[in-house]
Amino acid sequence: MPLVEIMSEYDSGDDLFDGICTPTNEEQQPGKRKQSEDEYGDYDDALEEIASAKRPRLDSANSEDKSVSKVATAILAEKFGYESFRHEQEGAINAILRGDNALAIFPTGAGKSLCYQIPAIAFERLDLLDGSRGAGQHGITIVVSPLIALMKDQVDALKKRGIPADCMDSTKTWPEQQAISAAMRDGQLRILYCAPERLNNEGFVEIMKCVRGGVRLVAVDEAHCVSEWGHSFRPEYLKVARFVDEINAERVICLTATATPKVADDICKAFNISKSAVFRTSPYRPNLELEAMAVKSKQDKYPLIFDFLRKHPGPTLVYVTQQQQAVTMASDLKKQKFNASAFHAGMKVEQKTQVQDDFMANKVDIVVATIAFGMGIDKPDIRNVIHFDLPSTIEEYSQQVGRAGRDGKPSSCMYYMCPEDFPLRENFARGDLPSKSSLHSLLKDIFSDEVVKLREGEVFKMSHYEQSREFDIRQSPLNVIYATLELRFGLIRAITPEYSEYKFVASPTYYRLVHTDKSPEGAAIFKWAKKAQKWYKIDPTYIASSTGLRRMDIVRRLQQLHDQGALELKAGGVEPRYRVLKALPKTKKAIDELVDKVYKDLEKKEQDALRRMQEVVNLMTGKRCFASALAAYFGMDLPGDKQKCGHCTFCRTGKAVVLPPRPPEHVDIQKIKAVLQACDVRDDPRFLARVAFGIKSPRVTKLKLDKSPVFMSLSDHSFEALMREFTRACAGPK
Ligand SMILES: Nc1ncnc2c1ncn2[C@@H]1O[C@H](COP(=O)(O)OP(=O)(O)OP(=O)(O)O)[C@@H](O)[C@H]1O
Repeated sequence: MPLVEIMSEYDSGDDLFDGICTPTNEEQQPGKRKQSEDEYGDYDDALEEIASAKRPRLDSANSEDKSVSKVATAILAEKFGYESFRHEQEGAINAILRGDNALAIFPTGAGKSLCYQIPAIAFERLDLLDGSRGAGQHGITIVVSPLIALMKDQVDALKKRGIPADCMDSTKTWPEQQAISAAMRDGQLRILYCAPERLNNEGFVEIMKCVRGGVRLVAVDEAHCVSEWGHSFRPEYLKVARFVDEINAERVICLTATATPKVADDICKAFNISKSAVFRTSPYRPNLELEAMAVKSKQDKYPLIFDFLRKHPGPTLVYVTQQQQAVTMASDLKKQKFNASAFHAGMKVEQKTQVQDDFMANKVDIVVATIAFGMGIDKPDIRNVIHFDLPSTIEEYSQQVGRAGRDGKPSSCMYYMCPEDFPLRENFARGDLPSKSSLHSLLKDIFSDEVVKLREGEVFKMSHYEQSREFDIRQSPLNVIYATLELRFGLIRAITPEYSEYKFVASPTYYRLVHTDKSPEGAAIFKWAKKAQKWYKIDPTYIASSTGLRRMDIVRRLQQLHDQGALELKAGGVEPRYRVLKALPKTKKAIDELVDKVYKDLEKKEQDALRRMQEVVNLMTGKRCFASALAAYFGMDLPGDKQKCGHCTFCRTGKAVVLPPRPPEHVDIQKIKAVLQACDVRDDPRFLARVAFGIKSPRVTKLKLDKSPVFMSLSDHSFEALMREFTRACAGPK
């Protein structure tokens, strides 16, 4: 029975691997990262620094290329039942088996997984061929992927094919974790999947340094997240590069469906990949008709969509931005006698599974979905993809249209665009930038008097949840800020997080065990657990400090009791912990400087998001074939040096799509006054602008302003104009 977490799906791990295995000498950790000399270098420096640490190229697969190819092809047939490799798969696999680092940029569904699954199996065979390693010494492949649900599917599929694979995530029971560790120690496991958050677990990193036979390959899925230029930059990904280094992995393969030339460069830099080991498959799909039509208002889109669907039967995805929109649009379609269902992340798991299954089985024709739909969906005969709203980036557009026509048959992709699409997108793009004063208060809170007194190596805890609420900063930028302090400034390092709350319901076995459990941890649990009505509450940190026992042993005993059915344990309140790496900023000047630098980064991210949205519009309204513009964005041409696809809107009409002009800029002073009346905040113009524009934030929710009629009352205004007005209002008398 997996341990239930109260608050989040955070892949904490708590103490999962702590103390299982530690390297015994320096040689076992040759990849240890040196600290940056330049305290304030930018991410580029971080990328270079991580990549520059020398990684040994242990060319244990030093067989001839021919035998490498033979082994790979044999595994493809035996284990996966396919006759030949697709596109660039073979090149990428051979590079890996030769001992190189590689980057595979293949569109969705092109077969990236085999690029690491085949090497993971091939190492053993090649080792035996060249006699370089004995039994059990073949090491493992680690796959770092942010998509926990997909990892589980992949593990199940691999196990069915007789390939020893597993996945280390927070739903694993204690015995399951131990079984995985034992399999790694014995050299039995070939592939281990984990989420990037797992790499914050120090015990996990330690065990990976001394896995039997070593880590032969690290596969980094969704590798574009490592790049600031990528559409979904996740600073956590820079930790993957550091991890590869620290565990001294033999080689790396990075995989992504979408990488512009700049993003590819960043990935290569971070993971030390040479240009010759970049394998790219064109995203161009000759059977897709890329179309766009401009209309005046959102309302105008409905009859057009109904008409389109009548003329283009077949499985269809309609992408919208908001969850509520998915529900209303599905219901509108049903009223028009279409067989449609909604799909969004807010639905219950069973409902989502049902919609997916029905769509796969052709029991539902149309799914109206948010971005949440599509990952891992491999339906070959999707005939249409309709965009009701503006996609946030060209990458997102490309991935979503890429779900159509995988069977190679003609398929239509239509975007109905109008000026009303912009505020919604802008809302998302602007939601993450906190006000500068919020950032200032946050950094003062992180580097409090108590924390700055800590010496190098000492550890402190911070509640992201509390900080997000107190300083009005969303979780995602908060994570970016912490990662910046870690990776760019080298001040702190995230380590294994802890749960702050444990509670349990006791079963009769628990009471029987009270009298027989002689372990000090068991005795401490029985003594210190406090019963409320139904639940016992227990604080392992407090018990540890009062008894001298180790916190992790107490938590482990709790988990064992849970696994034995003696109690039903729930853990919650993930508390990230950080180790101090160097002297922390103490003075006002030092904090101010840090605030300036971090804020500049955050502002740039906002501008990037706005620019990316505009790029989608440019592609659709440009005087160029859509398919060739799309390929060019990813640094490629159409095949055979063609300039035109021949069937996109531009190719068919020879004219650019013209978007009706946005309404002229005006400021509704009455509405501005209404916002100022509804909320008495005068210390933060950005906050007021957000309320008026309709952007939620922790403070907006706390003050219940999202329920107020003024919320979103000025969403048709430009955000800059709102900022100007509210800055003036905040500066003047109340
Ligand atoms: N050489 C091949 N021959 C035939 N089928 C293949 C081959 N390689 C992969 N496939 C199949 O193609 C499908 C898609 O593969 P996979 O899931 O690896 O794609 P992907 O590139 O990872 O896509 P995504 O970006 O959606 O994760 C799978 O069913 C896989 O088994």
